[in-house]
Amino acid sequence: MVSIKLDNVSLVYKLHEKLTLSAPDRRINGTGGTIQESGRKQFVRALDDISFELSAGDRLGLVGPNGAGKTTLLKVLYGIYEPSGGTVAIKGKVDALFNINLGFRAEATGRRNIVLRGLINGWSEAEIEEKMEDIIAFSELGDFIDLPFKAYSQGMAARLAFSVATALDPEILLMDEWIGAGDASFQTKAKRRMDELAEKAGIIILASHSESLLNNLCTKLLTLRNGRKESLVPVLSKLNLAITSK
Ligand SMILES: Nc1ncnc2c1ncn2[C@@H]1O[C@H](COP(=O)(O)OP(=O)(O)OP(=O)(O)O)[C@@H](O)[C@H]1O
Repeated sequence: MVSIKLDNVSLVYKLHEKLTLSAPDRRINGTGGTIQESGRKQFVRALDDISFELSAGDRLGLVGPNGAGKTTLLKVLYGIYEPSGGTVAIKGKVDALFNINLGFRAEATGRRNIVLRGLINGWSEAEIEEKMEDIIAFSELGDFIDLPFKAYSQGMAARLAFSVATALDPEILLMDEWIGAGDASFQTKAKRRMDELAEKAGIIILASHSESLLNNLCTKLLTLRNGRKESLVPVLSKLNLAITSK
């Protein structure tokens, strides 16, 4: 059974050059994490005391202003960064879609990129072969699948990336902002596929600036601000719909 449990997680980035900053009492508390100094060292505290638990079927939306810590949290969950404090316990295989273009070869066709992505994900050639037509059909790229990836628009690239990433039922899927690049009809399809993935007892975590997108796609919303957890609430839109339709 998949699960994620974070207890009091913090993440501190060390700044390697010594920078001249305003005196602490003259600093303006703006967007982003907290800038800290200790002796000659300077840090940005990007996550501060974050705790939450997710279980099979949860779809968590991450919201918050620029620099709130959304991407950093996804990177901690993916294991790119070790937390500076606290613990992360994850059961299940984690896949991530952080950047549409990451891992795609610009010169290779969409079809070839599906093969390359599949191999990177550890799929066998037979699994890739078996899934190929489904992935192409879901992306709705038509003849563009045989054009080089560099000829795709951002939304077309997002369609291909999403279709590949969700083709083999990932247990835990982390996604950054990019899903908003897909058009409305693709977002509807993406939602349906995410529903199916979550029903197969997966966990999905998705960061976005669009609260309406997250309300539509997710079951819970975690709001971060200056690296801290401001709130974690269930998404009520479906509940409201059910109440108002009676
Ligand atoms: N490599 C780094 N070195 C130092 N500070 C960093 C580094 N990467 C991110 N930060 C800081 O960590 C904080 C959180 O950044 P993060 O990218 O996680 O925010 P975000 O919520 O994803 O923002 P956005 O909505 O703008 O994408 C910010 O204050 C940022 O300046």
